[in-house]
Amino acid sequence: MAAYTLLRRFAKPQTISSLLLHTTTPRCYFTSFSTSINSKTTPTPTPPFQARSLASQVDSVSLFNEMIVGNERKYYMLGGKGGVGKTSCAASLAVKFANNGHPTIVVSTDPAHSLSDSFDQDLTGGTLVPIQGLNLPLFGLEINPEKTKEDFRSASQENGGAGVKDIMNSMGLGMVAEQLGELKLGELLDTPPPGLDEAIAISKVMQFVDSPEYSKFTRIVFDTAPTGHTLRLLSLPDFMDASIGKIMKLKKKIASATSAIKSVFGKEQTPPVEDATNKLEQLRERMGKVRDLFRDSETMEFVIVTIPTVMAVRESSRLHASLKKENVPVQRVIVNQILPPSATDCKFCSIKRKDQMRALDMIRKDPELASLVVIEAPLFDVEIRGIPALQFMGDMVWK
Ligand SMILES: Nc1ncnc2c1ncn2[C@@H]1O[C@H](COP(=O)(O)OP(=O)(O)OP(=O)(O)O)[C@@H](O)[C@H]1O
Repeated sequence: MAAYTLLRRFAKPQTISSLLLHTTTPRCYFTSFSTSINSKTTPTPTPPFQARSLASQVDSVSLFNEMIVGNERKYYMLGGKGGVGKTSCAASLAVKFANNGHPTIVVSTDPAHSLSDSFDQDLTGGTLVPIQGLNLPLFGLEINPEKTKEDFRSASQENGGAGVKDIMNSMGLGMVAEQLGELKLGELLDTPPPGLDEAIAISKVMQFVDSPEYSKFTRIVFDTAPTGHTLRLLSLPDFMDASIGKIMKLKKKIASATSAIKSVFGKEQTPPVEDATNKLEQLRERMGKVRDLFRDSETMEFVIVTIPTVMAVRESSRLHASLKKENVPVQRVIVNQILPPSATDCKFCSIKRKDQMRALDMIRKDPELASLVVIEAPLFDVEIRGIPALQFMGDMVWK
């Protein structure tokens, strides 16, 4: 039986207000969203479990107020091991930003999206969708890497892929055609290296956020794929730079081949080879912007999300080491799904809590994580789904 189910069986959920009134009562409880909703009370903003900083010297950084200061655009990227609550934390942060007056976009770059499920509304389709039920400038976007890749692939096939190669061969420009073949342009797009999906997705996001149409958005929250994908994403800009760089080196040759074709076919029928290379150049530029964005501590923060288990803490430690290596700014780690102090009548809960406290202690002592501000987020008694639940979670986590 799942631990969660066991907990539901043994625990006695209480309202937030009763928790605040009886915090010393020796019994088993955990943070009840359902009771709060059922009693039709507004979630109490003051939670029973204070988010604590384990690094006292940077206590002030943990304040949510710091995250809402200023109207210049800031990016928050939430990432971590699969299933730890990245989407819930990202969605609740976006809701809280919007509630605090920031026009906000929450973007999922995880090919296995769950943003729609988290908001309990359809955010698919690859475009910005206004989040219903808040009456605030909050938009969701589930990037559709397959569609983006397909767009690019068909454009390059129409303009500069195999069609161009055939024409060049027929023109006796075999050498350039060979070089085009060597570029494996089609292969790059048909069998992309791991992580290309996300890189394209992020470059698509850059397109959105660069456009003046979207300049009003002051907070962009990314819900990323699990650690492995995200790490590949972080190293991808350099990889892409090398791959596309190879193509770019041939730009001149392609351009001269184009003019040779032009002289035979005339301008109208010229396969627009340069279009394809320009698209690659744009992709490379956007990739460069992503790389710069990752490293700018003024505008970007990566928030690690984890749960209090040894395995998750170890993975978070490795994640932070990799992020540091890539110079990605990190200040906070959210430890999600923490059981509140247990009581004598729930053995399972007290054992589980002790186990979690050991994992929290690991964070304190971990050379990679000890310097981060730790935000402790409680385990709620129901799944976090829909606006009221996200608002509730936001008030608990982001303080
Ligand atoms: N603090 C919490 N208390 C109770 N349930 C939670 C909590 N945080 C997350 N959940 C639930 O756990 C499940 C997984 O959460 P979520 O989708 O946010 O994780 P994720 O890390 O984004 O997952 P994935 O790696 O699959 O994208 C969801 O059903 C969510 O409602």
